[in-house]
Amino acid sequence: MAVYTDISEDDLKTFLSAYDVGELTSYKGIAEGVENSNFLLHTTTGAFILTLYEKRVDPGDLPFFLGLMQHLADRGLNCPLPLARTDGALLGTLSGRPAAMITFLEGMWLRKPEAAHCREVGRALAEMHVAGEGFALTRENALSVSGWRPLWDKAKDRADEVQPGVAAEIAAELDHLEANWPSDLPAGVIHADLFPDNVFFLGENLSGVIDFYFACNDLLAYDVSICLNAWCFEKDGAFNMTKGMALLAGYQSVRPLTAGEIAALPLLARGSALRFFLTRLYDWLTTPAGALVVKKDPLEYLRKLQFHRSVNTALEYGLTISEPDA
Ligand SMILES: Nc1ncnc2c1ncn2[C@@H]1O[C@H](COP(=O)(O)OP(=O)(O)O)[C@@H](O)[C@H]1O
Ligand SMILES: N[C@@H](CCOP(=O)(O)O)C(=O)O
Repeated sequence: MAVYTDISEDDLKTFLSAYDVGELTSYKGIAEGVENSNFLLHTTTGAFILTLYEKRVDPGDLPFFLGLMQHLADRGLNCPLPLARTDGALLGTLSGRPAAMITFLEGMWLRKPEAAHCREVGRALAEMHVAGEGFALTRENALSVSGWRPLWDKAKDRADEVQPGVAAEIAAELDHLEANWPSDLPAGVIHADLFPDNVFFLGENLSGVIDFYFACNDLLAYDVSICLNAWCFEKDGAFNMTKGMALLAGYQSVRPLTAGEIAALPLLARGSALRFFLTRLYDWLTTPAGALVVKKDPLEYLRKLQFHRSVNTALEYGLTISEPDA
């Protein structure tokens, strides 16, 4: 459960008095997520999500995240909308944290996504990339190639605690990625964390995308590689090419990948596997024992990284060259 900061009923009622949402009828911490503290609120006017922004969120980035949700929703993407307070502000303070209210999205995230879901996710990712064009604000990706070494430096001395030999392997990988990372591929607004727990389905249909708190400007194909990592591996660690094919076909039905993006995909997938390995490793080593959060296994991402090192071309992910849907 990700609730790092507790809230008292009195403080919550004072916080809510700045919004036009009626009277509080119930609230509870949400047993999902790892980054921020989230609460499901019911008031006399409906259900809402209250988020208290925690350690990895720079308050200066909140206008980007909240503005992006508005921009994407205006362009037809189903994502939460931030609620404005009666004074017009989108942000308040609760329990000493920056806090926002967002609309509640119906749907469930899938514990066992199938290839058909991967296709929907690929399509939604491309739709988001297209809809992100024209968003006025920008945010550098703090967790792209230039951010990995500082993170690694904080964790490397204890990395072998999770598995002997990891420190040397990651040091070599980081050198390779820093030396070969592409910079000339199409860029735009990316979600940067489109994992199954951030995509809701109602039945077979994708009903919404949440959690834009890693969103930033970066290479669009890097976002595709994040989804390959997050959606197309089985629990036993095997890459599922049918899912990869579906995800890439869904993406290309909206936005065909360029030749340069296709060529770079195995390297980008190594990079995105390293990125999630590093944040998970750091959290694994630093999250206090009593925190109400389920820590994620860094080694899952080491194994994915090792798989991508064996990939020569994007055809091994199931890539087919397809035309946009009519
Ligand atoms: N707008 C929303 N509508 C419905 N549920 C939501 C919404 N936002 C968050 N949640 C719930 O809260 C959980 C954690 O949210 P998330 O934004 O992923 O947190 P974190 O940033 O801490 O990872 C989600 O898995 C979901 O159950
Ligand atoms: N998706 C990341 C962790 C961030 O998770 P979220 O709950 O904010 O989506 C991982 O799996 O390491």
